[in-house]
Amino acid sequence: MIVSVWRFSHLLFAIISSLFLLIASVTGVILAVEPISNKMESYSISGADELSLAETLENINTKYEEVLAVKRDRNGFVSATVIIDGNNDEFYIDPFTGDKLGNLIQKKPLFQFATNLHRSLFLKSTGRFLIGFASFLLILISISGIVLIAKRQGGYKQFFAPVVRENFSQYNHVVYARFSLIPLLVLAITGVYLSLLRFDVIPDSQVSLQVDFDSIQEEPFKEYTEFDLFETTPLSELRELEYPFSEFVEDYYIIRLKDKELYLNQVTGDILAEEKHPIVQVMSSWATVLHTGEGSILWSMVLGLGSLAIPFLTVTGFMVYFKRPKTKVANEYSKNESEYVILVGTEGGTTLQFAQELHKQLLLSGKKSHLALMNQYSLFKKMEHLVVITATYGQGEAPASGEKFIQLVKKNQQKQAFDFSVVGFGSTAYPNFCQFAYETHEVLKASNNSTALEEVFTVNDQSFESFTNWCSIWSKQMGLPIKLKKPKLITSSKPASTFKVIYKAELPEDDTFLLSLKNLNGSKPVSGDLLSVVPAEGARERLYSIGKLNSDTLLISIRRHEKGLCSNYLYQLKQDAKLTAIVVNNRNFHFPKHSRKTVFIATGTGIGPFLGMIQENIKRTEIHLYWGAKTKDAFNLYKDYIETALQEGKLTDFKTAYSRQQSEKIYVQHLIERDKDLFLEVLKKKGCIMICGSIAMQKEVLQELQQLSNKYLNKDLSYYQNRKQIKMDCY
Ligand SMILES: Cc1cc2nc3c(=O)[nH]c(=O)nc-3n(C[C@H](O)[C@H](O)[C@H](O)COP(=O)(O)O)c2cc1C
Repeated sequence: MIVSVWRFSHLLFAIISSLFLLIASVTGVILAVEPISNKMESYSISGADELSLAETLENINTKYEEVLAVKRDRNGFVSATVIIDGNNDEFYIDPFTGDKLGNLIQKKPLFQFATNLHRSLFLKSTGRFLIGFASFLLILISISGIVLIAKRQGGYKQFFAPVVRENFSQYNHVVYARFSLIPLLVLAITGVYLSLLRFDVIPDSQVSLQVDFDSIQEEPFKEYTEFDLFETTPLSELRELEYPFSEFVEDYYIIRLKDKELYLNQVTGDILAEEKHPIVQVMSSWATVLHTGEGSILWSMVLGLGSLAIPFLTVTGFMVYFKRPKTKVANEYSKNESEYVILVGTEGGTTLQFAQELHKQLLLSGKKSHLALMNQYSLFKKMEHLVVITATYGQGEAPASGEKFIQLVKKNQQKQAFDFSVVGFGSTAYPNFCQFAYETHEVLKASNNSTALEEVFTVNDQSFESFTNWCSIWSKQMGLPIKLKKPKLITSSKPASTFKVIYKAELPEDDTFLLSLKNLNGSKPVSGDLLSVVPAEGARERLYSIGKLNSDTLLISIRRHEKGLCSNYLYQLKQDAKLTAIVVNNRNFHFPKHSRKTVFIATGTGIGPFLGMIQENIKRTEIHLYWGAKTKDAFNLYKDYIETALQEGKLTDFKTAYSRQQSEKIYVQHLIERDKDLFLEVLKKKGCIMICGSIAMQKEVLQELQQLSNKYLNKDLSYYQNRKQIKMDCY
C-alpha cells in the first residue's frame, strides 16, 4: 500500500478515536498508580510463598476459632475469612503465624471514579462499546504507525536506527512512538479482548466440576495436614481455598489454584473432582494482568508511561499534520493550454513552495504555466518545457505526491517534443541523496519526444541559494529574466548577529581566504553550523561552514569567485569591519560527542569547520584529517592551525591528496582504499566519518566507503549512515 494511504488511515483513526483515547489514557495513568500503591503495602511476607498449604492452614487454624476461606491475591498478599466472637471478618494475615496484618485494601474514590470513566465513560454499555472501539482503533493506529516509521526509516531493519531530526514534532512523534509501541499495543489488544469478553462475544467459560456423591469414602481418615495435595502444593500456587461448609463428608474443600480447580474430600484427602482452567479463563486472567499491571510495579510503570505517551503523540501527530504546508494547487491555465508544466514531488510541502514561486514568476513573465503534483502526470497537449521538482523519502523513494509518477510517465507518452529539467530536493543526512530525482530523470529521458536540458540539479536541505542557482541556469536557457523570492516558510526566523572581522588571511597564489570573526552579540554557534550572509539588499543568501575557534571567535574559509557577489563582499572587509549574518543550526554536522575515533575528509575550503572541531578537541580523542587540494601551496593557508594541532595532540594525523602536484592525479577518495584498515575500524568501533567539500568529492568518497563496507563488513553503507556514523555537509 502506498505511503499516502497509510498516512491517511493513521490520521483518520487518530481523529476518530482521539477524544476517547485521551480520556482512556489520562484515567489509565491514574489507574497505573493503584497497583503500584497496593503493591507497596507491607502485607507481603518474605518466604511465605514457599510454605506448603498444609503448613499455612495449620498456622491459621490454630489461631482462629473457625476459618471459612484463605486467599492469595496477585500482589502475593494472603487473606483469611474467619469467625471471631461469632462475627465474620476478612483481613490480611501472616501465613507463618496467622496473625492479622491489616484490613483489606479498599478502592479509593479517585481510583473508583477513574475505573468507571476508563471502562464505560459513565455511559454503561454505550460507553463500554466506545472505549472498546477506540482500543481497536488504537491497534490500527499502531499498525499504520509501524508501517509509516519503517517507510520513513528506510525499512523494518532500520526501525530502531537513529531518527534524522527535521523538526520538534516530527522527531519526537517518531521517537516516543517507538518507545511506547509495545505497551500501547498490549493495552490496545487486551482492551479489545476485555471488551469482547464483557459483551459476551468471547464466551466466559467457567470450570464446572461434578462430584459423584455415591462414591464418596469416609475412610481411611487422615489429618488435613497429611493430605497429599496440601503437603505438595506451595502457597504461591493458591488463589482461593474454601473450607467445607459442615463436617459431613458430602461437604468438601474447594480449591482454586493458578492452573486448575479441584474438590477435596475433607476426611480422606482424596481428590473428588479436578479440572484445568479453560483456555479462555487463562487468557482473560493474562489480559487483566497485562492491561492493569496488577501485581507488578514495573509493568504498571511501563503501562503508565505508555498511557502518558498517548496525549503527547496525539498533540505532536496533529502538529505534524497541521504544520504541513497544504499541497492543493490552483491554476490559471489548464494542463492542456500551458507551454510550461511544473510538477512537484513533495511530502512535507516545502518543495511545493519553491515550485509555487517559480510558477508565479513564470506567470508574471507572461508565460502560460501549469503547476501540478507528480502524481497528476498525464498528457500535456501544449507542453514544451517540463520542470520536475521533487523531494526524496525513505530509502531513496518517492515522496507521497510522486508515488505513481514512474508508471504514469510510462503510460502517458507525450505526442509533441518537450524538454525537461529535474531538480532534486533532499538532504545529505540521508543515505540516498536525491535518489528519486535521479530515477525521475531516467524515466523522463527514456520517454518519447523528451530532451534533457541538463543532468539532475540537487538542492541540499532546502537551500534557497542552490535553487536560485538552478533557476538562473534554467531561465537563461529559456531566455527568461526570472528572479525568485524566498518562500515565506523557508525564510530563517533566527535573528541576525553582528560580527567584527579580527583578521583576514590569504595566499597570493590561491583564490581562497580565511576570515576570523568575533561574535559581538547573538547566538552561539557550534563548529559545523552555517553562517548565512546576504551580501547586498535583495541578494540571495550564501552559506559558509563555521569553525569555532573559541567562545566568541569563528573562522570561515571562503573561495573567491571572480564575479562572486558574496565572496568579493567578504573579501573586501577590512580588519575591525562589521558584518551582519545569521547563524543557522546544522545539527547533523556537529562533532559527534561519543565517537572515540573520527575521520574528517575535506577538499578545499571544506576544511573550515574541521579546523574549529580540532581546536575544540580538548579531550584529545583520535582525529584523522584527510584533505584534498590542487597543489601543496594551498596548504599554507591552514598550515599554522594544523601544525599546532598536531603538536598539541588535538589532531592525530593529517594526510593530503594534491591532484596537480604530480603527474598522476590523486584525490582524497584514493586514500580510502590505501588506509582501509583505519576506515574499517572507525566504522566497526562506532566512530564517525565526516565529509565536507564538493558534492562531486562526496559522491566519490561514498562510493569508496560503500565498497569497503560491502566487501569487508558485509553491510550496506546506509547501515552506518543511519547510525549517524557518516555525516556530510557538501555543496
Ligand atoms: C523521513 C524522511 C526521509 C528522507 N529521506 C531522504 C532520502 O532518502 N534522500 C534525500 O536526499 N533526502 C531525504 N529526505 C529529505 C527530504 O527529501 C527533504 O527534506 C525535502 O526537502 C523535503 O521536501 P518536502 O517538504 O517537500 O517533502 C528525507 C526526509 C524525511 C523527513
